[in-house]
Amino acid sequence: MQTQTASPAAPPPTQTDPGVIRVERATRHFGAVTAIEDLTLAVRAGEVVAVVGPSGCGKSTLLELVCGLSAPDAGRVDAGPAALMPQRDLLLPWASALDNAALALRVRGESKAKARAAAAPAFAEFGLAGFERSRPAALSGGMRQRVAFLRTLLAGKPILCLDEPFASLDAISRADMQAWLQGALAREPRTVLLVTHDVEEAVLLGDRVAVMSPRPGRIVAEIAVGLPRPRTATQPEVVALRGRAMAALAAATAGARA
Ligand SMILES: Nc1ncnc2c1ncn2[C@@H]1O[C@H](COP(=O)(O)OP(=O)(O)OP(=O)(O)O)[C@@H](O)[C@H]1O
Repeated sequence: MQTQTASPAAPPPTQTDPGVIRVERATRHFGAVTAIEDLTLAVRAGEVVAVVGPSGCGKSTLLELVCGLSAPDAGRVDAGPAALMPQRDLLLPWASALDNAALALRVRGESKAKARAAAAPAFAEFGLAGFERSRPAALSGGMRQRVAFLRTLLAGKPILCLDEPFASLDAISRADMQAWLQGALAREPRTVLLVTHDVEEAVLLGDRVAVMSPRPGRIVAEIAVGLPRPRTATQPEVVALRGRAMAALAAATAGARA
């Protein structure tokens, strides 16, 4: 008769903070195109990581994996609930700013009245007071971005994936929005994965800048920013870090060509 031995107790499941992102050697193909390959990135809860990289290197693909909109073909992606703010603001043109902002709550099953009541108090804080009933076409680009950001925030997820949130704005609105985002995250910290083409923006907003190689994208350099907020583009430390990040990006691009 076989002796039954008690199997050792399974280790307790690790209590992973829902704000943590772990991407380990992730690869994602689209047909013959390998968008990202062997990409590894770890983000701590509450950390803001800015991702920069050449056009088409797989930045949006990375965000989609983190948000669970697609799965890697190889490797692992572990992340808590994440809300995506896509490249274009994608506001519903026929709905008011308030209803656009409240959309995430409606999707979660809240009544229209409750969703509006939850979204309305944030309008003043987001510089949108008085525009609750305006349609997106009547708002400036910066205001539309703020409505889109508010909608992403109201989804109540611990992780925000922002895909070039300010790319469509002129330089002044962009600087305003960068300052505003620094304030918004100070008030309501979240884990943020911010994709941007703009290395200066990455240094202004990130705790860390992750540099991607050309496609197939991998993280090839990480630069810790470690400066108190708010930061300004003219600060010597910001200028120096911007130079380092630019050099890392140039090296990544040149390395891929060699
Ligand atoms: N759904 C898809 N179907 C087919 N190909 C795709 C899809 N999504 C992305 N790709 C391809 O994968 C590659 C990476 O695209 P992705 O949008 O992730 O790059 P990106 O770095 O965000 O680009 P950009 O800087 O231009 O915004 C590109 O070659 C793109 O054409």
